[in-house]
Amino acid sequence: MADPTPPTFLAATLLHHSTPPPATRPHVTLTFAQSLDAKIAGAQGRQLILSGKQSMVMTHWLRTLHDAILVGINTALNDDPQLNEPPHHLPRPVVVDARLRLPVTCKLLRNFQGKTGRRPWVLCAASLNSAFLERKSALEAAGARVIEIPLQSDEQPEGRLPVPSILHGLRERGVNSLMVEGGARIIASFLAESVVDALIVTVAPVLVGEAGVGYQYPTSLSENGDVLPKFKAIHTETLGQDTVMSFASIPW
Ligand SMILES: NC(=O)C1=CN([C@@H]2O[C@H](COP(=O)(O)OP(=O)(O)OC[C@H]3O[C@@H](n4cnc5c(N)ncnc54)[C@H](O)[C@@H]3O)[C@@H](O)[C@H]2O)C=CC1
Ligand SMILES: Nc1nc(O)c(N)c(N[C@@H]2O[C@H](COP(=O)(O)O)[C@@H](O)[C@H]2O)n1
Repeated sequence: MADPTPPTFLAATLLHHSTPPPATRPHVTLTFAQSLDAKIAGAQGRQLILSGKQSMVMTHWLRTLHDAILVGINTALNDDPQLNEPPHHLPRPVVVDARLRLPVTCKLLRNFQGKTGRRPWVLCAASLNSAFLERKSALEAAGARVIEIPLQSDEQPEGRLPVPSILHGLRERGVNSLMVEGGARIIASFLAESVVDALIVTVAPVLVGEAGVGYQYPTSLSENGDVLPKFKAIHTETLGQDTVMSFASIPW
């Protein structure tokens, strides 16, 4: 990153710079890049580089400003991300991976082995299945810390971990600020639980089309059918060709 300091608007958006986190969860920043038609990936989930150089630098600054960065297992499998920005502060990579599908050859583990990334935490559901226990041993041998997240009820959809338990598990392990990068299902889950304190969206001036991947959000209307406001706008910045918008949650 060429600039010696982060873009100034980030400080106004990031709560964790000025207040302690709640007792049961970290401060949560949700951030992602989307097209004009609200797609975050291409057909069949193909990774798209939507952010231009300058907004990508902003995202990399954001990474350095959080204790940990979380992605869903599909993003880890599809994109094989690195989630770091050496030589700056290295955030803790966290993968939400209920059934332990993360490959031991992924870049997150290779970076940890090569000392260019911190030890990845892999959040899963408890299981006594022998194939699961073998995958757990292999991930731990490769350097991952595997953390079992308690399920809240038998109703939990298969493969999904409850967001409040994920956040509680991270907070009790010392994560005070969490950056959530995606993908689509993780974005939807975190928004649905109303646990997003800061939302930073990069909009790239492209149209992906209906085959692209967008995130779904459950309908939430007031009794008279109005859309309920969840965020207030904090700042809009043009970075290269992209528009970066930041929002703070409105307390209920
Ligand atoms: N444009 C951008 O900024 C970004 C785009 N992406 C894109 O997103 C796509 C992946 O998105 P998705 O397929 O939706 O996968 P995802 O990365 O959101 O992972 C979803 C999977 O995580 C597991 N999971 C466990 N607990 C969960 C919970 N509480 N909520 C949701 N998932 C939970 C489930 O197995 C679920 O299928 C990729 O194509 C990737 O390129 C990913 C990150 C950022
Ligand atoms: N900010 C942003 N803009 C895009 O255009 C993107 N495709 C993403 N994707 C996220 O970045 C991860 C890849 O990161 P590394 O450079 O490998 O560290 C990818 O997995 C998504 O989480 N983000």
